[in-house]
Amino acid sequence: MISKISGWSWWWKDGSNGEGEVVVSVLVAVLVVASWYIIRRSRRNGMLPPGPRSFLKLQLDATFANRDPPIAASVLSYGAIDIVWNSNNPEWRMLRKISIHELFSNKNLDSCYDHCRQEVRKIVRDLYYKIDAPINICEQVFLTALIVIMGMLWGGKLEGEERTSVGAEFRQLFDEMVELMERPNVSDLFPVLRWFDIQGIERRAKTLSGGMEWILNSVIDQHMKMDKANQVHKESKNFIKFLLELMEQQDAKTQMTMPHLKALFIDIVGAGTDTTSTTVEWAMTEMMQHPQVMRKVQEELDEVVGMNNMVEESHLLKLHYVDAVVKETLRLHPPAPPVDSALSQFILHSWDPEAWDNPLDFRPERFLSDFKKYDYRGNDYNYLPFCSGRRICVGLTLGETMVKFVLACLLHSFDWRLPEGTSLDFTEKFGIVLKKWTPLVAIPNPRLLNLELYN
Ligand code: HEM
Repeated sequence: MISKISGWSWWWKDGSNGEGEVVVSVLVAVLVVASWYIIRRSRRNGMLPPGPRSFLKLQLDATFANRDPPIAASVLSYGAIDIVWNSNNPEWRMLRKISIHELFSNKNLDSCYDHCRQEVRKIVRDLYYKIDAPINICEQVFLTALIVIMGMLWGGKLEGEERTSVGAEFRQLFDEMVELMERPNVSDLFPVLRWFDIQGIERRAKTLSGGMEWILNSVIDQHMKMDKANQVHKESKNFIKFLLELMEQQDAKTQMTMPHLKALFIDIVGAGTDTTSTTVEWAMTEMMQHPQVMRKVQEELDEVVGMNNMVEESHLLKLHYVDAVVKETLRLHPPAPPVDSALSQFILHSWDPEAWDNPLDFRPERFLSDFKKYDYRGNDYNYLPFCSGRRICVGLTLGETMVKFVLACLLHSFDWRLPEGTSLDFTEKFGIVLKKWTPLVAIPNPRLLNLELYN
């Protein structure tokens, strides 16, 4: 299937030159149309109380309060019919319900954890054979998260070269989609300008959306063919199969359509990959800055897992210090600050000296003494890394488990050091996901005595 997918990147790569000329030539037209628009609107709105012309009204309020998607996000999410950009309406409730009860059901999660374990083992094996090679941690974890999440959605497994090439191409496509959504667009502020698409953002979003559509169609076609040929395992309850069946039922209550299915797919992959990989990357960065924390994590791993075993999912519940490290990482570096007004509250509370002792210090111990007080469910307003209430992350359990599992495996199997002549950088890159400005690159050193374990 992937041979079909590979090489699709020509689809969405184009130049965005010539924007300057467009701006000049379009400006005159904008002024003419804007004047006409203002006159027309002011006549039509004659009954409204006085206020700024709607042409000039900044739409920031709506963006933050109601989750009105920017134009790029709307194009990339089939008109905001997805979970992330949809408002609180029956469509959004349907998608959330399906995600929570079907996609993230306990049975599906169990097979995801199993898949995650296999993928992390592959990474451990690869790293073992790349002795002394500097590793981009975020890239490695991104690939793991992508493969696990795609496996959950699609039911297939990627192997060999396809695994890496699909990972790289997906990453490139997602990075550009996110970058486009983050780019300030004058048409978002002045809707009357949308028609002109002065910066070419909408045009580019449509091209990227076409590229994504092409991949999704390949995945769905492939799935349908396998299903017809009875090649899909009867027991496997992959999500695409479930959604396709739901669409066939034509249930008036659900009204699931193909664009819903695709928008959901993009949401889940998009929301689950960068968040997970960025969290692991920040945790590793903090631990390299605080070697005593890394040592303590490894001591716990040696005690709970032992030097003659590999980390299993069953160990995670006993790894209290690893849990505290992840919590502290998410307090200082929340990868997905909520889009709405909870954003400012969360950021402020995370760094509020009244809520936390020395809030800027990386000190996982603070979560050990009072570990029941702060969970991820959004019960304490000082701590909301997965948001809370109706917008709480639907992938919380999977995200939490993947982060802990990957981190535990990386630290149980290897010691880590920075490449000669480099130093740690803590600069943040603000955006939809709060990433590191400079990726963490580190060199692993095997630490298990039984070398057979690496195979
Ligand atoms: C460390 C990992 C993760 C963190 C910290 C995280 C955090 C968050 C936060 C804060 C939100 C709310 C954003 C907002 O209000 O705009 C959110 C929403 C969401 N997350 Fe996660 N997430 C993580 C992993 C995942 C994973 C693994 C998945 C799926 C596989 C996922 C899927 C989603 C989706 C679909 C939403 C949108 C929910 C809605 O708007 O109703 N997340 N996440």
